[in-house]
Amino acid sequence: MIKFPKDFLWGTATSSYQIEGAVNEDGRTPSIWDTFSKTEGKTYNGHTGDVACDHYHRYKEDVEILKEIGVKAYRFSIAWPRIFPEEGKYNPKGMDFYKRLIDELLKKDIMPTATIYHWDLPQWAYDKGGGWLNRESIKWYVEYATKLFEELGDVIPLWITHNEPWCASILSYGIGEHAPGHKNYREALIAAHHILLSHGEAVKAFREMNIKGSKIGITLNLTPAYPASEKEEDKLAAQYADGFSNRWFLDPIFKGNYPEDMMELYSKIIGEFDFIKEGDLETISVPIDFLGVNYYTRSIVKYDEDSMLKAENVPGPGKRTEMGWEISPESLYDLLKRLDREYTKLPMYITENGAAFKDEVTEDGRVHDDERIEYIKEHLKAAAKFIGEGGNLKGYFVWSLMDNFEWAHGYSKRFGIVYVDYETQKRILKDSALWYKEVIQKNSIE
Ligand SMILES: CO[C@H](O)c1c[n+]2c([nH]1)[C@H](O)[C@@H](O)[C@H](O)[C@H]2CO
Repeated sequence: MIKFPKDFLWGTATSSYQIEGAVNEDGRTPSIWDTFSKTEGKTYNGHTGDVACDHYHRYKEDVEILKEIGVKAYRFSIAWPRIFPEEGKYNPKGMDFYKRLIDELLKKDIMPTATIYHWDLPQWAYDKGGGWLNRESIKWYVEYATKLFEELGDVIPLWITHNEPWCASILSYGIGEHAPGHKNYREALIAAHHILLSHGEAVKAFREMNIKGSKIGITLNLTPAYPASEKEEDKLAAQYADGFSNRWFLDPIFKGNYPEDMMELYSKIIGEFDFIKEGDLETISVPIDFLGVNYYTRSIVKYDEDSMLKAENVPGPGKRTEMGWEISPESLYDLLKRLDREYTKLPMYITENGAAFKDEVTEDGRVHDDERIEYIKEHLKAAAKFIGEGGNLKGYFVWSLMDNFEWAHGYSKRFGIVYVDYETQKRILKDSALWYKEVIQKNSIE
């Protein structure tokens, strides 16, 4: 049996656009994901977050489920377009939803953990110079974050400024798979810079407000990159893949500079880094209280002269999830050890880890998702090994509490430990939820 520390924070995670629905309710205006999902061909079968899991109306039932599972904390995100439906125009009715949600959580003794930005940028912000491409976005974001701190500050013990700046910039402005769907790498790096700057400015605002008992950090998606062979060129490919996925965000936050090798590589593609101003890196690297780590899989790369990153992914030997991601729990251990060795001794939380599998409701009305139990168990073993070696890992949030809108994949991919029948909005605790409940009760895994 593997025991976890006494105060280990067991949780689950969701995000606003993926579960709430009620996209036109109580003053909310469209986000870039409302626009993107309604654009022909952008999401699986044209799926949108219009209804999603109808969490906006069913939040009490969902908090009951959280209580039944026995989580200690629940990570959710706040929809910026509910709080500021127009530039500078605060919407108290939008804030009231989160106050109701938090009240329910606190009544059930569940710690609310809030992500300030999980990709649902207000459309009005995008309409003003491309959203994160516009340096003004920093000012808009700090106004939004400050209002959250004012209204919810001390009832949220863990504040996460951003979920995965890599996805909100590279995937969204560079690769084009996520909203707003641009395919311009210079724009991607500009967006990344402004998102990181907005993080730093929000942390400074948080510090000035001196919010007792609350901590602030950021969540990064980190994908360890391994060379396909011992060949020097494959090792170089892995170095660039690591810079692309990980160091471009870890270095400015923890070292106060962008990685030299990537600056050199990128300068050939995007030209001048004229969007980096005097003092920006000092702001981005202001001290934080914890690091959120989203881990799902690793990458294995070989050298490819023709690709921008000189790296081409090669499939790993492990089993895959429904997303096609290799299952590699040992890479989570490697990642945590590397973060501890090279970046930070601060408390870390695994703010997302989970998997999509082909879930179906069987005759007995249950969902026997043994593969998901296995996935979570193996990653918890990796986490426990790190903790056992003195690693400062303080908690683990399963992605996700419930099946939800999986971005460009719509509702075709199920990550939840709770099954959602989208026709009826019925929730069914999968076997993984019942297993996780026991893990939390015993604070250990077999
Ligand atoms: C490589 O996966 C990324 O780190 C990642 C995976 N995921 C995420 N980021 C997002 O934070 C969630 O909104 C997704 O629903 C979830 C599942 O796809």
